[in-house]
Parts: sequence; structure tokens; C-alpha cells
Amino acid sequence: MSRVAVRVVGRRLTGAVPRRGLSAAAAAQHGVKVAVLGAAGGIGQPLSLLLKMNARVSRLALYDIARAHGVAVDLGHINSHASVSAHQGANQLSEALDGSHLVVVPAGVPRKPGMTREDLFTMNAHIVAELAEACAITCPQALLCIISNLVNSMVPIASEIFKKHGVYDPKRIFGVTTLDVVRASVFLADLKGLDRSAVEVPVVGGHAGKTIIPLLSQSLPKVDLGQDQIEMLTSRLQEAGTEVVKAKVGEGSATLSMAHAGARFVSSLLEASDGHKGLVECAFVRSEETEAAYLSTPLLLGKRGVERSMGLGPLSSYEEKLLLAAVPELKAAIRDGEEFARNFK
Ligand SMILES: NC(=O)C1=CN([C@@H]2O[C@H](COP(=O)(O)OP(=O)(O)OC[C@H]3O[C@@H](n4cnc5c(N)ncnc54)[C@H](O)[C@@H]3O)[C@@H](O)[C@H]2O)C=CC1
Ligand SMILES: O=C([O-])CC(=O)C(=O)O
Repeated sequence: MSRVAVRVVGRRLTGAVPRRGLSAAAAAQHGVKVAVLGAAGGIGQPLSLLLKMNARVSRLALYDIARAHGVAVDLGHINSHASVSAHQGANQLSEALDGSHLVVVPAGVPRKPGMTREDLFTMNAHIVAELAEACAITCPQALLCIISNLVNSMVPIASEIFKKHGVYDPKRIFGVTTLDVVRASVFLADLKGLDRSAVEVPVVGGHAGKTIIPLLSQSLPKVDLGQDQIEMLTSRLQEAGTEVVKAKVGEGSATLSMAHAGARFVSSLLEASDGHKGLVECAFVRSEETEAAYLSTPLLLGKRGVERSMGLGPLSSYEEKLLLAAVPELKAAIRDGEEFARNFK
């Protein structure tokens, strides 16, 4: 893999170590099963392709309410290690989840031009709640990675459903915000003429509008930026999803870059599960950093999910202001999610 992992020293992310692959024999021995829920969608298909190419995955279960079969047969013709199975329709959900070590959820409705991520709440809340319930029943120990929007509400929904079933472990439920981190690398590197793959910017907060907060003061490598550049980069990142929605003129939102970001996040979790130390990724999880009960921060990943939060680190006064503005919005999205889950079924 070409991406570099970040090492952790205290609360900061420094240096770079090359990623290691895994032999097919080792993968088979580890027997890692990954389930993709919403596998036939715009994100689901390329994400499943990237996971099929991941040597740590030995079984890939593709679940969708439609078209899962065709996608699985197609991917099954690739001569990489993972076996691929298709599961279509609600009555095949539990067999897709059975024995899964990791479940990734890109199921749900994407935005059309003019919509906000908040507009997706009602449609996607039902989908995520039903899928989370099936996970809580069938594979409560699995790492659960939620891509579906509104991430800021979907993670609280899944968490409440797990609590209802008495199987909640906050270290295992993630809202995938890696696309914000990937975009921040691109936008900063392009502005400064740097190598895109060698720039990392922690992005904290949540995954919608002003809750997306790039910590440009903590970029690696450290980059000097004027306040106007910081504000331009921040606002571009906060609007990046909308930039894609507009460019796709009614054909949905980011899919290919999201598949890349999702595959990177899953890959880091699997590497950490396998004992690889020092892996840090940002994700939206249960948090005690602020008044918002869930927050995206850099997380040190371990064998069972989150080993510990790396916290927010030293914030510039501008970043502090952004966080202050984000917390009420996050709290409202979290409350909506929790309320929905309380009344679910
Ligand atoms: N976290 C992030 O950074 C990002 C999140 N997203 C979100 O990801 C979600 C999916 O986006 P796309 O793949 O573009 O949408 P899509 O419409 O292309 O695919 C969604 C898939 O989910 C399936 N589906 C619907 N209900 C289901 C259910 N109950 N169980 C299983 N599968 C079900 C559909 O059949 C479809 O195949 C959207 O909510 C979108 O907003 C998109 C980009 C980035
Ligand atoms: O903006 C959207 O609707 C999809 C998304 O979350 C992103 O691209 O970051």
C-alpha cells in the first residue's frame, strides 16, 4: 500500500512508517470476515472492490436490498484472496452478518442538489436503525463503521440500538469521517505545491457543514498559512460534499473518493486488530472532549477498536471558535438520533 501510517507521540501525530501487507496464507489463518451493507450502491461497489483487494480480508459478504448478487459474481472473478458471498433482501441479512469481524455501512439515500445532509435523516435513520439492530443481534462484537448520512445522527442511533440490546461498546462504533481527512490533504497540498500523499491534516468535530473542522495548525508537515488561506481551506472543506453533489448534477454525491476513504479506514482498523501499533485515524465516536457526546477526533486504534482518543491537541484561537460553533449543532444532531432510536419499534 502506498499510504503512510502516522505514529503517535504524546498527543501529536508525527513521522511516517510504511504499511505492511499480509500474505494470503496469513489472511486465511486470520479468517477475517467483512460485511458491506449497501454493497450494490455508488459507494458500496467500489468500496467492495477495494476490500476484495485487501489481503487482510478473507471473506467478503455483500448485502443489499437489490443487485447484491450481480456485484458479488462480478467481484468473485477477481483473483485476489477474499471469497465473496451475496446476500440480498432482509431475510438474508443475518447470514451476511454471521461471524463478521467488521461491518461497514454505506446503505442509504444520498443527497440531490439543494439538499443538506440533515434532509437525509428521516430516510436513512430507519435503514441504519434496522441494520444496527441486526448487527447487535448477530455480530455484537464486530467493529461497526457507518458511512450513511447524517453521520452525526446515525452513530448515536446505532449506539442507542446497541444499548437497548445490552451489547454497547463505544470503542467499536465509528462514524466514517476519513473523506474529510483525505480532502484536507488534497486541498492543503494543492495550495502549497506539496505531495498530496505526504500531507495529513486532522479533521475533528462531525461530518456536516460547520461541524467539519480541519486542524490546519496541526498539519503534518507543518505548513505556514495566512488567516485568509486558513479560512478559505476551512470553508472549502466544509462545502466539499456539496461541491461534488453540484458537479454530479442530480446523480448523487461522492462515491469513488468515499470508497477510497472507507477502504483506508477499514484497512487501518484491520491492521490495528492484527496488532499493528501506532495507527491513528480520525472518526466520529463517543467522546468526552466537549459537551457533545460524540465527536470526531484522532483515535489511536488497537486490537479491539479505539485504544484511546488522542484528543483535540492544542487548538488555535480560530479552531477554538469553530469548535464552539460546531458543538450546539452536534448536540442537536445527536439528540435527534437518540430520540429516533428511543422510539424505534
Ligand atoms: N460519510 C461520508 O463521508 C459520506 C457518506 N455518504 C453517504 O453514504 C450513503 C450512500 O451513498 P451512495 O452509495 O452514493 O448511495 P446509493 O443510493 O448509490 O447506494 C445506496 C445503496 O444502499 C442500498 N440500500 C438502501 N436501503 C438499504 C437497506 N435497508 N439495507 C441495505 N442496503 C440498502 C441501496 O439499494 C443502494 O444500493 C448516503 O447516505 C450518503 O449521503 C456519501 C459520501 C460520503
Ligand atoms: O455531501 C454529501 O452528501 C456526501 C458526503 O457526506 C460527502 O461527500 O462528504
